[in-house]
Amino acid sequence: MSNAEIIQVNRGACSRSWLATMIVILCSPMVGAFAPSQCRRRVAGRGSSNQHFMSSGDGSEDEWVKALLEAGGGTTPGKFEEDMKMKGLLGPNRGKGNPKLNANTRLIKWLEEEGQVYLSESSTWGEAPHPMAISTETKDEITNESSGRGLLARRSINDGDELLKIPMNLCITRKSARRALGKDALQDGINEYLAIACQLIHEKYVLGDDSSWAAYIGVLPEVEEVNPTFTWSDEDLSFLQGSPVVAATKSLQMKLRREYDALLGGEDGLIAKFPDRFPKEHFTFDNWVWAFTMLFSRAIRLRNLQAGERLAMVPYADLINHSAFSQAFIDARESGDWLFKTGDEEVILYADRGYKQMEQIYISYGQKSNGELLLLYGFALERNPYNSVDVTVSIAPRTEKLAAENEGIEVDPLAEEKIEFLESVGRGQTVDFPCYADRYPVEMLEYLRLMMMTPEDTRGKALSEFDYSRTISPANEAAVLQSVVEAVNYQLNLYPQSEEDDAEIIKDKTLFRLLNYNQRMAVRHRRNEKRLLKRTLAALEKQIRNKGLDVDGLSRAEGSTLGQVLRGETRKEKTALEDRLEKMGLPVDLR
Ligand SMILES: C[S@@+](CC[C@H](N)C(=O)[O-])C[C@H]1O[C@@H](n2cnc3c(N)ncnc32)[C@H](O)[C@@H]1O
Repeated sequence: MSNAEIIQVNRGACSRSWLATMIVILCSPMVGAFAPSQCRRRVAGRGSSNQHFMSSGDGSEDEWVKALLEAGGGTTPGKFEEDMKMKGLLGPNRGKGNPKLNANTRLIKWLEEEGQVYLSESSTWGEAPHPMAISTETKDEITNESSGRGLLARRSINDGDELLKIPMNLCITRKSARRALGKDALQDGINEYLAIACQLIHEKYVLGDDSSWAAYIGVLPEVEEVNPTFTWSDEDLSFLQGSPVVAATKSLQMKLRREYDALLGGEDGLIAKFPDRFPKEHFTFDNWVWAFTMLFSRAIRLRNLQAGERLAMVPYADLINHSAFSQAFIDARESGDWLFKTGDEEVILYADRGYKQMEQIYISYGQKSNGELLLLYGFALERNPYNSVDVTVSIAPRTEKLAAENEGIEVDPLAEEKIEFLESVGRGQTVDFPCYADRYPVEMLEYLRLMMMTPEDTRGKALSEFDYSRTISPANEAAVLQSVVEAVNYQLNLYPQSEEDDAEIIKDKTLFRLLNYNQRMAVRHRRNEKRLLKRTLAALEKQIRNKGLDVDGLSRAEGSTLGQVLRGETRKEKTALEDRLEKMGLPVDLR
């Protein structure tokens, strides 16, 4: 599950270094994953966008909520569950008929028995009652779409309270995978995603009920309950036409296939080499996709382990849903108290604020755009302060060669120097930048300022001598902003439907419900992307006016600048979204 990306630019003293030193910090690993401590930032307007509902056995959701409230914080041992039974809210046969409830119960029992995890609602000597309860069905209050299981406050919780402690030995990691499947098969240094994917398949499909992790595997959802875009059919994906998510999805699909073939398939693959441990009927591509759906949507990158950073599937902790406004974070620490450290490690979560009884507890998977959320977690948020749309900015430096090959192209005397400069700072001629509703990255402006330089701007100085974080000249700035307008307009024109068309589709509730979950997500998503781009355009136009850059003669983006903004289809590099995925530690090059 994870993360907000903070783009930091270390400008340093030398202006040449600005592009090269752009660092994208992926703050959370639920590969999403949970935001680590360095991502803890105060975010204004904190609040939760989701609403919980306890799942009904044969009782309605409302009855569940009422029953939980009446359980009164669970001061008496067993009262919470007893109240459920008395009200007949666990369904026929005291809840045994509800597989999700049974799976929850099994998970809790396993955590208590195997990990001595204290999950009781009663207070015992030295231990406060456990503060959370599993809700089998939560819903987004704006869209009313299901968000699966979630964790609720069973009693009121204070800011800073410890919410859970899970011992590391109950987590699935590369280490546990190598232990389960053999160090000869999963060799030293194997990528963590690949190793854990193999163990997930092994535990769920090969061992099944005999797995020591069966209770945990039992609460893991199926692909159809998560629906990240890389599992969508082409038909569903066609609803996202125009969105940058499509390219990233296709790319991820190819990558997953390639990884599967390389590790498991072929003569040298694990299936051929170790058929007993990697039976081909279980190590199928479909099961591989399930394993990666789990990894991308719920693996947590723990940063504080003694051995360094590690990816882990953490039972129970991964039942927490995402809020872009939460500041809660998960990490590991050595277990024991200040007096007596055991040397073992555990995963820990603290409350980021006070919670009232029955409120849903959220963490942040990081400052993720809706595109990233949809691609990796299968949902997008209607209110997401970190939402952005990647816009492609592509400049053709008009070299002598280009001019010779294309009639009517005027040579840019700085073209060769621009290419050389870009290469020296590790940038190509086509770059994707995320545009936010109220801002666009400084790096994009810097890039465009360079590309729009003319001999009038340089006056004989080398391109490397300029500070591109500042306006170069009014004419250069006008060209830059105009080219952003053009790039945003270009992106907007890629969508076959207008924002208004989408709004109509969403408004007709009966028809909208006829679409499947993926298609509904797609329509909302493409509409929100268009809204965001339109707001960017409005902000740009205002900026151009406010800076007095809209006067004739200054606006020279088209034609009079010697570099020309090209269209996105010539893109050769990874999209910004893919780039961010890569930096999350995904196994290999996507293409
Ligand atoms: C780490 S799991 C959280 C527990 C999960 N709901 C479950 O049933 O196991 C992440 C998944 O939960 C769902 N989810 C988390 N936060 C959500 C949100 N704010 N809105 C909708 N779905 C959400 C998505 O399916 C996501 O892939």
